[in-house]
Amino acid sequence: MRSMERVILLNYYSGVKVGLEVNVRRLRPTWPFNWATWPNRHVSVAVTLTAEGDNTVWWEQRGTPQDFRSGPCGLPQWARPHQASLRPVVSLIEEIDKMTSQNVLVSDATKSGINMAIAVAVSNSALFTTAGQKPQVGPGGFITISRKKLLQKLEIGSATRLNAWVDSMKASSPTHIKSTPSLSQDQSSWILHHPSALEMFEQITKASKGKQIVMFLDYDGTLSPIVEDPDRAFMSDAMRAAVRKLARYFPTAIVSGRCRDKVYSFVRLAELYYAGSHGMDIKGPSKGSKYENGAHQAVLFQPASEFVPMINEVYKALLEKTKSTSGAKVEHNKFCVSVHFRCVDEKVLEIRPTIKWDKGKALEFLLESLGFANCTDVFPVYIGDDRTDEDAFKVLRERGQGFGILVSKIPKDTNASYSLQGAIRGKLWTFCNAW
Ligand SMILES: O=P(O)(O)OC[C@H]1O[C@H](O[C@H]2O[C@H](CO)[C@@H](O)[C@H](O)[C@H]2O)[C@H](O)[C@@H](O)[C@@H]1O
Repeated sequence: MRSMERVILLNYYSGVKVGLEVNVRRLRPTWPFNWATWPNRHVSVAVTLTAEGDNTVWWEQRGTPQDFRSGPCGLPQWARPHQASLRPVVSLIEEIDKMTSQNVLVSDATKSGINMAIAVAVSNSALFTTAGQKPQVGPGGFITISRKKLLQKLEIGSATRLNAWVDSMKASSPTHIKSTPSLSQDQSSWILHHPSALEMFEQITKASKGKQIVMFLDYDGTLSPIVEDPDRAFMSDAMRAAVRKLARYFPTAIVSGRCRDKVYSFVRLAELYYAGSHGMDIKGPSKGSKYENGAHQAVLFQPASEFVPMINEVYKALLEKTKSTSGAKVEHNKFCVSVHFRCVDEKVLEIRPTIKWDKGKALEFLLESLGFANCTDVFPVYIGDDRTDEDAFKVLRERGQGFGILVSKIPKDTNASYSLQGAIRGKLWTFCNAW
């Protein structure tokens, strides 16, 4: 640029302090700067994005002031792609990596859920047998009923409608959908196909260059360790700090199977998007986000609201039927129900409405809500550890945008591109500092 008079405007975008330097070679706006003083006049605008004072990127664009007001926070579309420092992404990934290295009570291999579809309302159901036929109690005081037996025991009265439920459950049984250890690949070939996100960060950085990163994070097993009591799956302060920092730079959403309020009570960051109940309960940030559209974003989408009475009924029935079963715990997740039990093949049964909605659909919905539906310059990153996260990984693969990171210590069949296994740490700061 030739020498020019500069009007420096301050704006914030993605948590990055942005200096708008306006080339006023021919135009001399009044100060303070006001777009309205230049209606329909062409101006050149250069934007400096400065992330924490160490990364500077320039763009220059000609257009009317109106052109420069189309993006969020008054920034034009062309100014959206930026590379704020990727350090927050690295610190979060490192934090997850650190967490997965620690010993946890339940390995992620046993966390996988069974997704049962409920086609009909359930009443008088006998999920577990009567007291005289109680499922066996294992050494740890846990029930030892197998999934097969459990399904057999779903001999529920008022036949037709409930048979439909059982049929749909069988159709979506874990033999088809469970996230299983990959039998086809050993550790080393799996790593070749799903390299560590930490080791591959240079490639990831290159791929995301010039694009708007949007972060999607699963909760259990990703931000918090898997523990025996679901009510005590706390995330560490360090993890919270990493997510908070991330959200300052990039739109960030928590996508969880849990009830949204419950996951919020663990995360406690009002600036995030939350998609609870496997994405069936989506709410925008309630404060502080650069991406929120209103002062207090309300619920954005609840595609399964008509199922609430049915879910309540299922919850009550399950509670009643499992109350004498040691080790069983029923969790009401608002639009779905989880039944936890231990010392069996599967540790949690997840019961949810038969609507075509999952974490992948929630991801797409959120991208659309953020205005990135048809954007080619968006780079969504989804980090998760569970079978239910595969729907989101698959969406990213199909869109050819961004990538998924699977948190797993063992090889699993996955649509994620990268893995996090708690093996590598602290190697990336050098690279990031050099970026
Ligand atoms: O989508 P997510 O955020 O990963 O939630 C999936 C389920 O996570 C929780 O259960 C799992 O974590 C518990 C706490 O560590 C553990 O005790 C349990 O064995 C795991 O299955 C949560 O309790 C469920 O409601 C979620 O559906």
